[in-house]
Amino acid sequence: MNVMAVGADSERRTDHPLIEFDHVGMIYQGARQSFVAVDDLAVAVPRGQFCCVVGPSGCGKSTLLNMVAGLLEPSRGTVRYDGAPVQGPNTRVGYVTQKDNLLPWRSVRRNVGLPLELRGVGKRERAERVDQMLDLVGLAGFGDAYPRELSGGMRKRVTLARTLVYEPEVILADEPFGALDSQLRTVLQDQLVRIWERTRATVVFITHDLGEAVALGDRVVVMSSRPSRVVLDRTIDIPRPRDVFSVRFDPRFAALHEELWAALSPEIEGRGRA
Ligand SMILES: Nc1ncnc2c1ncn2[C@@H]1O[C@H](COP(=O)(O)OP(=O)(O)OP(=O)(O)O)[C@@H](O)[C@H]1O
Repeated sequence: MNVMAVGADSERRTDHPLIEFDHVGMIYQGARQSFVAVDDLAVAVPRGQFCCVVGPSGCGKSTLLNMVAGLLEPSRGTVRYDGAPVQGPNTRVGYVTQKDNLLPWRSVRRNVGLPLELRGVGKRERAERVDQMLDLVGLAGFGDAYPRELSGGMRKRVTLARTLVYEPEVILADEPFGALDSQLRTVLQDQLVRIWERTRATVVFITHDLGEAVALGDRVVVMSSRPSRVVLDRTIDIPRPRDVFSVRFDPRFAALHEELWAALSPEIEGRGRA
């Protein structure tokens, strides 16, 4: 397998962004003709940042995550990870994809434990960490169930647990809470923020929910409709530690939400541009 070459020295370098889209473009071949999905995107995500990305459906958000994960090569420009161009699967990132890709023949416990198994973590520690994670995502008691026995939202939570369990340095999350009801969503947002405040992983988090982006992020990048570019790049200056339950009552929350909506709404099909 073509595994990304990132040397030990680069682990210590902190003078460059951990993730960098350097004038990246993506052209896809459609049924009849090719089209530009992403146009000249220049965004850098520093180490330890919680960066949320919002944008209209189909603007290329998943495409960007796939590039960081090394599953897709840009048509133009370069995607750099820790200073080096991404070439092939990037094993340093944990990816919560939009579709869950759980292994149907493994129980929930053995799905969540898989990344630890691959890293040679012993059975006992593995069991402890998996149980702790299942508890965090509200699935204690479902460890012996199989993916086919779970609802869509539960499968999504198993996928999240499988990524968080090994504490990767980067978490790429593609609408991880999209399928959940609003109460559970808030609980999981809260868990994620707590885990993040402890580990300070770098997070690129895609969501359609502006409130979620403001509640969770250090920064929100708003993308345009296709061919996509950045229409707003906003620092979220609400202090941490944040409580996702009460952050919505912070006066800055409403102002930021409004500013993001003003940038995003003209990009949504059917609303027309101002
Ligand atoms: N492999 C592919 N071949 C052709 N077109 C593709 C391919 N993958 C994605 N596209 C198209 O590129 C555009 C961007 O897709 P992408 O999934 O990145 O968007 P997105 O912003 O994540 O969408 P959503 O918010 O709906 O999940 C879409 O129009 C999609 O149909």
